[in-house]
Amino acid sequence: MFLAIANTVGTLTRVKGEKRGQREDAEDLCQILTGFEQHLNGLIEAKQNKSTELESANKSIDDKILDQDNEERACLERIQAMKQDIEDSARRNEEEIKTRKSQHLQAMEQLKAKEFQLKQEIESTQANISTTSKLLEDQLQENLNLRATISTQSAKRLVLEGENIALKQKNENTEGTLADRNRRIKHLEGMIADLKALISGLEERIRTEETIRRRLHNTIQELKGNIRVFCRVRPVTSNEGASKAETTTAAITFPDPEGGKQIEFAHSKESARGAQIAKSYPFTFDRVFQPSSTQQDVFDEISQLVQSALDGYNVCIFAYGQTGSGKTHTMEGPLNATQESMGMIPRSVLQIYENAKQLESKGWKYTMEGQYVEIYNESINDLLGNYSIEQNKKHEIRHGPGGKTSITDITTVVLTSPEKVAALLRKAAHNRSVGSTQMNERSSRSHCVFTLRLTGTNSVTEETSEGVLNLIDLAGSERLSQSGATGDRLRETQAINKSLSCLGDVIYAIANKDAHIPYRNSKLTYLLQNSLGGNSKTLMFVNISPLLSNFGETLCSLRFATKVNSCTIGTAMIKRGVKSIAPLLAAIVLIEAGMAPERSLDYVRAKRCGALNAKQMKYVLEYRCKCWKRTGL
Ligand SMILES: Nc1ncnc2c1ncn2[C@@H]1O[C@H](COP(=O)(O)OP(=O)(O)OP(=O)(O)O)[C@@H](O)[C@H]1O
Repeated sequence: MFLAIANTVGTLTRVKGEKRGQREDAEDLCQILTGFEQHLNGLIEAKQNKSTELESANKSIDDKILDQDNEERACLERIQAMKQDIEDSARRNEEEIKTRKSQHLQAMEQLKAKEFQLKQEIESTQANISTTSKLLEDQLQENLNLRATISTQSAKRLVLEGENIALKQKNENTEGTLADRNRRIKHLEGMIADLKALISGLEERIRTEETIRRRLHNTIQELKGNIRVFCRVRPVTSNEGASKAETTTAAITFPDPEGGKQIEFAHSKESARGAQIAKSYPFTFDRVFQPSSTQQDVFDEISQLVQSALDGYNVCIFAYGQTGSGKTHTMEGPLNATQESMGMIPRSVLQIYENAKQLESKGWKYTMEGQYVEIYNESINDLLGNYSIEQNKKHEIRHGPGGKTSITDITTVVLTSPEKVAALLRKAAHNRSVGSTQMNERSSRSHCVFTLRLTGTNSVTEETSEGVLNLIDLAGSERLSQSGATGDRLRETQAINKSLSCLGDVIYAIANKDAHIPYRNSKLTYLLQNSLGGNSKTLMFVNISPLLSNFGETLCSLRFATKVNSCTIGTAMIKRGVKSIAPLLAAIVLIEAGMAPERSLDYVRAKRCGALNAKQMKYVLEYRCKCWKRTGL
């Protein structure tokens, strides 16, 4: 490369030298020509001076001059041609110089580019070298760090080795503790298994005891009598009191406030001679509630009966009494009732809900269906239907197999929450036929029957139960003369009194064990046919007014109630399905008493006729085995 550059430079120097020589030659020529020109000019001047002198010789001289001029012109022309040549040569030289210069410049540029490239290569090589050296430095630093780390790690390793030895020691100790704990866990698992067995045994026992409780509960109810009568005296109300006659209360006493079973009226009668004869009218019922008794006091006494419906019995609770004596208040409570003032129907349903929930833990599951009808003028109205459509509907009472009563075309509501019950009661209250009589401004002129059908199944013991709770708000029982009714009201009162007396007839006929029970004589008794017989529990509230002016009606009501109270209506029976567990219960009771169930006549009889199913048999045998294990018998 450098050699090429040197050659080029040498060539350039040589060309320059040649050019310089040619230029010097041209300059010398020019100087000669200029000197020659000056000399000629001097000659011309001398000739012109001599012309005057030499006028004669002018012609020849002129010729000479002309020749000289021609010569001069030729010389000038030669000079011009030489000048032209010199200029051409100089132009050519310049062009060549230019070409050479541009070639030189190109070569220079190429060289510069090459140089730049070389510089860049050098720079990148230098950069590479610096990067490599940096890397080397880093590596060295890293090496140093690694060495430092290795030394730290070795120190740490020493510490860890020490710790490892300590941990090994600790591990040995922990393994010992773990073995101890495993032994304890095994022991605890054994305990848990025992406890689980105990719990399942206890659960089984709870279920058994629930069955026993039902049996005992029924026995208690039987002992109390399957038809019971509660008397309730209402207080004087705030809307009474316009006249003295309206507020004067009868002379009522409660001779046994503790026992709460007696009520006595003192009344003086005028004799034929005009003398006042004092007379007392004592009555005894299963329970007497004074005017101060609260709804809760009353419900406490009937809650056991309500429970029976859940246990699979047919239960009927009536409210009987003259108009305005407090029947609706007792059964339903006042309009917009509160927690304290709500009546027996909402309380019963709430209790049933709560008890059904509790029984779920004992394997029972219940479905509840509600119906609400009114019997008005011996025709049935659906209180849960559309009242305007209801007017034209005819409902028939049907008694099916297994003592199941149904009404055709009636609304049945599946009750899944207390709120649904509240809504049902509101609808019924709205639909209820309310008329007005002289006796009570909000007098109900119809019998209202609320029916709650409770169907229970126990998946564990395979028991089933089907109970019906009827809560009946009877229409007012006042006599025609007292009511002052005429026209439609008269017909209503007659229908009411007829059905009430039919109710009495049915109860007496059942008590007398008559061959024929006149259920069909009224819609009310026909509807309640399966809830009034020997297979049911009946309670009658006789509601009475405290007013002296109502004394006659009160006496009538109390006499009717006494008659009912004197009736004994058979023994209530649980519906089919539940009946079959009686031998099972007997066997369990015997086992509990430490006797072999085979000695129970019931059990033997049941086994023989196959009343115990395979699961129940297994249950009794397992129970017996457990008892043997427990008692060592
Ligand atoms: N125990 C009571 N405590 C407070 N008020 C009562 C009680 N019993 C009844 N009453 C009031 O007495 C009035 C008449 O009661 P209720 O309407 O219950 O009588 P009834 O026997 O149902 O009448 P009817 O046969 O016309 O339906 C109502 O204003 C009611 O609030």
